[in-house]
Amino acid sequence: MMKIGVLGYGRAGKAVVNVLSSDPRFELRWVMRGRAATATPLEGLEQALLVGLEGLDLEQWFDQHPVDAVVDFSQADAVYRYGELLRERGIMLVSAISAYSPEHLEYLRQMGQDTRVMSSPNITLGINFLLLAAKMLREIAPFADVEVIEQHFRDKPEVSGTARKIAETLHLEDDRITSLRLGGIVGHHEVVFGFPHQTVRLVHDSIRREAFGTGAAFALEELARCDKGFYSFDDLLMQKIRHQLLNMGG
Ligand SMILES: NC(=O)C1=CN([C@@H]2O[C@H](COP(=O)(O)OP(=O)(O)OC[C@H]3O[C@@H](n4cnc5c(N)ncnc54)[C@H](OP(=O)(O)O)[C@@H]3O)[C@@H](O)[C@H]2O)C=CC1
Ligand SMILES: O=C(O)C1=N[C@H](C(=O)O)C[C@H](O)C1
Repeated sequence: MMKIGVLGYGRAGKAVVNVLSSDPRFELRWVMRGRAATATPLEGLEQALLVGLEGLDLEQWFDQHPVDAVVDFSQADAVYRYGELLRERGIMLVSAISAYSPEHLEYLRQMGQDTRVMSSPNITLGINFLLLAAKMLREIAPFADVEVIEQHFRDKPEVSGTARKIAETLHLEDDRITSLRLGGIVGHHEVVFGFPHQTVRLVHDSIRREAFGTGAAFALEELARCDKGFYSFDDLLMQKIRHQLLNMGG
């Protein structure tokens, strides 16, 4: 059973903890939040501890509470605090942080020299399938007009990392992204292809944040099959598809 630690216990982290703690493939050992908090059993999940990063001796924590993998739903700079500890110990990292800078991403790639790292601004199977479909249509019909729409809960500060990845994949400028902030929307992404006589819309909705938990579980299982390196979610998706095709081949 894979021992895991989760960073971040906010909107997404809470849902991800619920999913991973009830998955028999994993043993949730601890959850870490940012603000100072003495280690206490997680309510309803007594086998796991909730602890605060502030004021914590992180090296001692990892020594006393070893894990095989860390799942990050906290914030971009957190990786600079724990990255070297994961490299030294060869602990896998599944990072779902959506707003990494190029510098963060370069650091994550360097971590891949010593351990297995997966970073994805959207860790749902659905979005990564939509990305593959959108990329195919863009290559078939480069003449079509294309726009990206993303909708999230009212307090989300930045343009979604998913929308930016979609725009980058389709060779669009970021000004082709329309962002709406409404109520409690978990995550809506839409790619609209405008042809002269027809319109194609590729749409994905994250209905509940548990979708990110099932995506994290998929990523953990697939990343465990990889060698050291830096991977995207679609790298793992393609690995899974190849693995299935080989098995079908007998
Ligand atoms: N890839 C994907 O599919 C998804 C990505 N995300 C991303 O996950 C991140 C979190 O989103 P959300 O849950 O809405 O944010 P919240 O603000 O609700 O939660 C952030 C959590 O991270 C904790 N935290 C902050 N800094 C640290 C740190 N250095 N170490 C450990 N924990 C820390 C906070 O603790 P405290 O409250 O104590 O400060 C809080 O528990 C965002 O980047 C978001 O874009 C979200 C959903 C899906
Ligand atoms: O902040 C969120 O919640 C989400 N962020 C990700 C993003 O910025 O793309 C993914 C998902 O849509 C939810």
